Amino acid sequence: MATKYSDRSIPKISLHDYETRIDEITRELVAAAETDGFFALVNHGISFEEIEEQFEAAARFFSLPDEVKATVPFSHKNTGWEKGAQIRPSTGKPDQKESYQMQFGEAMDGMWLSEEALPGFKKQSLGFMMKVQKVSEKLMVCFARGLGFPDDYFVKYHDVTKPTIQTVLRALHYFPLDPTVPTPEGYFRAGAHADWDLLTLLFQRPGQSGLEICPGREVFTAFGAGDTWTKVEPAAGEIVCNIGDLLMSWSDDRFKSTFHRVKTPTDPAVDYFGPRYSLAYFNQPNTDCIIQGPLKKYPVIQGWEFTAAAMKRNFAALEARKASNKLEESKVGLVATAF
Ligand SMILES: O=C(O)CCC(=O)C(=O)O
Ligand SMILES: [Fe+2]
Repeated sequence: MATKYSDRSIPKISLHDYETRIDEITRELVAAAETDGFFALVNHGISFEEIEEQFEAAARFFSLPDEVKATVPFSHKNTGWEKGAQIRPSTGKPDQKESYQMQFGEAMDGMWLSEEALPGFKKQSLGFMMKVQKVSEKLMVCFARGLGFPDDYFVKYHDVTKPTIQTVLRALHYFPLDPTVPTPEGYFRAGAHADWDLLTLLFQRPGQSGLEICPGREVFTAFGAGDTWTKVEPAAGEIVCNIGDLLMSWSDDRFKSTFHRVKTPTDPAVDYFGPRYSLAYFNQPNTDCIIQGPLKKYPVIQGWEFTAAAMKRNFAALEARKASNKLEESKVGLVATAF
């Protein structure tokens, strides 16, 4: 079935003069969260050069031999490297990509490559993560206000100085494809999914297109297959943000966690076939934090439980998919990642 597209755009929100404009910014963020679930941030304080530095670091990581990257393999702690191993319940097929997940806390013990293997990478990445954290915290204050919580409510439950923090920076690398060789049906660079964090901040590189979203939970079929999609073209220096399942539930479903995917290029006339690099920053709570929306729509749940439940749901959906697909498990290693 051909994909249906609508050429609506996502709201663009500027963070300039944050302190004096906070009420206006809050209104814009809340409106975006209640409708599209996606928005693009500009004037956020991270320069294009700083973003490029992290992309260059990520490219250095991915250019290492697989045997070296395999010394920091993806694990149940939601850190580390995988290649062609993430199967989305929406597709039942592995994403055509490799990714490396970094964290601030104890989950990252032993998961950095040595200085000899990748000089300066850890310092660069942690420095960049801290800059993205600061932008995230500005958004958290606004969303807390929007929901009638104290200003520091979300910030204190996403405290990256505590070892219990689950926040992730995921570097992604989608492989270049040969336009003359058609990709078999059903494969995506990243299959349709909603993120299950509080809030995702995504960095893309100009020209490396492919991201598509299904705004505002308009989706009516499971995992977004067959609905109307909107392309989000990369723009230099912009951060594309989306609400995750955690903030949807923490807001009693007022803010929308939206399905998105990265399409496999199929049409040489319009699609980009080169390599795509992206950086996704997933704001995840401290394991011991207490989660409940202002209307108490859902029972109280702790930070670690929310993550565990999300992983379990993904596994269950994957199992159902495998049963209906008769997926050949022997051909690929199964990995459930957190996003
Ligand atoms: O690479 C992208 O643009 C999207 C990645 C993504 O959605 C994810 O990793 O959750
Ligand atoms: Fe995502």
